[in-house]
Amino acid sequence: MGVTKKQAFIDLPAVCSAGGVVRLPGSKSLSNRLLLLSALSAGETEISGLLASDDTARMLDALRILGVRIEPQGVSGVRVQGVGGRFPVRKAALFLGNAGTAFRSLTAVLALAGGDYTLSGVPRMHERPIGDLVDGLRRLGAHIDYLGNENYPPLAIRPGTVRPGGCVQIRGDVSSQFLSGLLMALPLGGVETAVEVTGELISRPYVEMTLAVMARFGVEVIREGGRRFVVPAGSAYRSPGRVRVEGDASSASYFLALGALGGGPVRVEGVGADSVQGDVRFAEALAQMGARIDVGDRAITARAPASGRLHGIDLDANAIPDAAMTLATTALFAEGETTLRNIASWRVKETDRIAAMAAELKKLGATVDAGADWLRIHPPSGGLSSPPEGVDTYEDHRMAMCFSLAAFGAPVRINDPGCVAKTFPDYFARFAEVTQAVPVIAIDGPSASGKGTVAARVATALGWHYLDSGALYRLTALAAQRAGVTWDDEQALAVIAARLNVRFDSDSVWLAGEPVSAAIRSEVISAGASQVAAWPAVRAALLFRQRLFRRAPGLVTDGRDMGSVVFPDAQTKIFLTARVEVRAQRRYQQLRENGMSASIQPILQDLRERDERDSQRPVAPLRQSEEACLLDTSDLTIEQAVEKVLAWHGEAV
Ligand SMILES: Nc1ncnc2c1ncn2[C@@H]1O[C@H](COP(=O)(O)OP(=O)(O)O)[C@@H](O)[C@H]1O
Ligand SMILES: Nc1ccn([C@H]2C[C@H](O)[C@@H](COP(=O)(O)OP(=O)(O)O)O2)c(=O)n1
Repeated sequence: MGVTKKQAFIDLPAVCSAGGVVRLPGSKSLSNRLLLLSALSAGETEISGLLASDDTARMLDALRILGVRIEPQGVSGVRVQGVGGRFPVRKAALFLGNAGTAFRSLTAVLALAGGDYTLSGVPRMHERPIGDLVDGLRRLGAHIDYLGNENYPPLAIRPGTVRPGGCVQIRGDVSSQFLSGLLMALPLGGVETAVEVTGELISRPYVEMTLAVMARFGVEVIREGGRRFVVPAGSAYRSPGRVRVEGDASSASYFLALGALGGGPVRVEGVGADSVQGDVRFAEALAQMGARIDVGDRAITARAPASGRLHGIDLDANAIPDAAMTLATTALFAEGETTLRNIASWRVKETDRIAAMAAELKKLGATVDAGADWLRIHPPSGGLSSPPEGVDTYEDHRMAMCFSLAAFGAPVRINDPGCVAKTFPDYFARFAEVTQAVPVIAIDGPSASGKGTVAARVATALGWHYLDSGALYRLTALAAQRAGVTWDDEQALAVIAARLNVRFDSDSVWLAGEPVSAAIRSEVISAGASQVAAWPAVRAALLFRQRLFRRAPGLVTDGRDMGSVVFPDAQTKIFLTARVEVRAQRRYQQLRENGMSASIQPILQDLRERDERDSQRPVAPLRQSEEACLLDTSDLTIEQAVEKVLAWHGEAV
């Protein structure tokens, strides 16, 4: 279940459990810090376990443009030839996408580098403030101009008379990346310089990470209390030779939450107790919600509470700003409300994450309250509702990954899933590996072969849900007829299909509140259904609607493309057919039993035409797929056909 960057959406099936092992991708924050300091060092550094993602690609591109030699090494490693504090290229234009870590740290480093540089990013990057960092750097003598709006990127840096030394003040309450960037840049000045944080220092663990990485490269920053940091005279980066990037603790949060929600155990490998990343403390927050957590040196395991259900918490999430987003969607399944406090930094990330999170949680049925720096989530009382238009992700990788957890309550459509490439390109494939989707038995075949009859009985035998997908095409044909839309008007039909107001109960189908079980079975509507079903836009409009029927404990469904298109991951796929004469006879009898007049020949003729049309159409044609078991019911009773399906299903599980 990989995604491409341009993919409009991904539909996640409802998930019933989760368990397994995930080897984490490298930490984004560490990857970019290690790349930068390796580049600035004297000597060569081999970095292994580097994250391959958009954000690290932006840093690699920038360093290469600045004249740093970087060669790939093995699957996820690089060898960096350090430049000893002076980039060979003195004039360059750098594009940094939406990579905040790269943008802030390079701004600081280049401001002290003595060249002509411009730094720009995607439009959202130009809405993320950087004024406090620029102010701090200007106080050191750097020449930095705003090329767009005051206090925001893009920036132009010119050689200035840099006067490091003394004490620089920097605000700590907008982004800790300002302080991190400044600290990483100061050893280039060569003299003792102190940095004093004004305002609260948010996301402190990221600063600790910066200090730990600097120490690894030979620069020991002296702390004086919690707010003053001194970079000693004569500091210079020296390569440690080899460094390994830890697994990404923020990325771990999704899988730990999966373990806590889906039974578990889910074990994430690559981070643990000895991690320098603040987001490992996400595991503590999950434990507060009741999850059973084991933290080893380099792995963390999460399981659901013994009671089965998590409970809401009230948390100051300042230390884990990124991973805390995962708590917001985990809270959908907890008992009671969850409040996340002290998260003002969410507003200046890839998007305004407080607003985005609130809007999308509401779409799922949660009640959400939000303030300038807090968010409160009351889980939906009647179970999750999945919006047919999908969950929006705001070009924010974490929104996409967080909302995958909603699949515990219902199938969920995630729009623009390719945005995960920022930090975790194969996230959805890994998600599929550790989650068990609600099982599906997909029965496809031609008209009157007995699919519906057999599928409904199999569903009853297993206690599963049943979807007669043909009924949705029939309902579309009927609704169109009633609205005066012809069956050849693809776009108008697609609108009708998308807005169908239908309800299925145990033995009736309702359209806009009216019982239509008999009306949709008439021969006229049968012919209309076959016509409307040939339009790609109609099929697209009905796709997610069909997938929404996949609810625990399982789904039995019949149609033409259940196994090939709608539920390609169905555990059991059956192609159910019968000779056309047998099918005509069955349809004839069915119509007679329902009190309709009928004769065999026209039915036979009609079946042949429909077989032809359903199997020749370019989209989702009726065809036996390779994985489907062939079941010819010509000489079987209904009971025998049902038994056969149940037996195949028994073999599949
Ligand atoms: N062996 C059999 N398997 C399935 N249906 C059968 C069988 N023999 C007779 N029938 C009858 O065939 C008719 C058509 O079945 P239906 O489920 O409506 O087909 P479909 O959904 O494939 O169009 C029903 O009246 C059903 O009772
Ligand atoms: N998954 C599906 C289900 C039905 N269709 C089409 C094929 C048929 O012409 C109509 C009606 O389907 P239905 O299964 O109710 O029809 P029959 O009972 O087989 O005659 O819809 C489809 O294209 N794809």
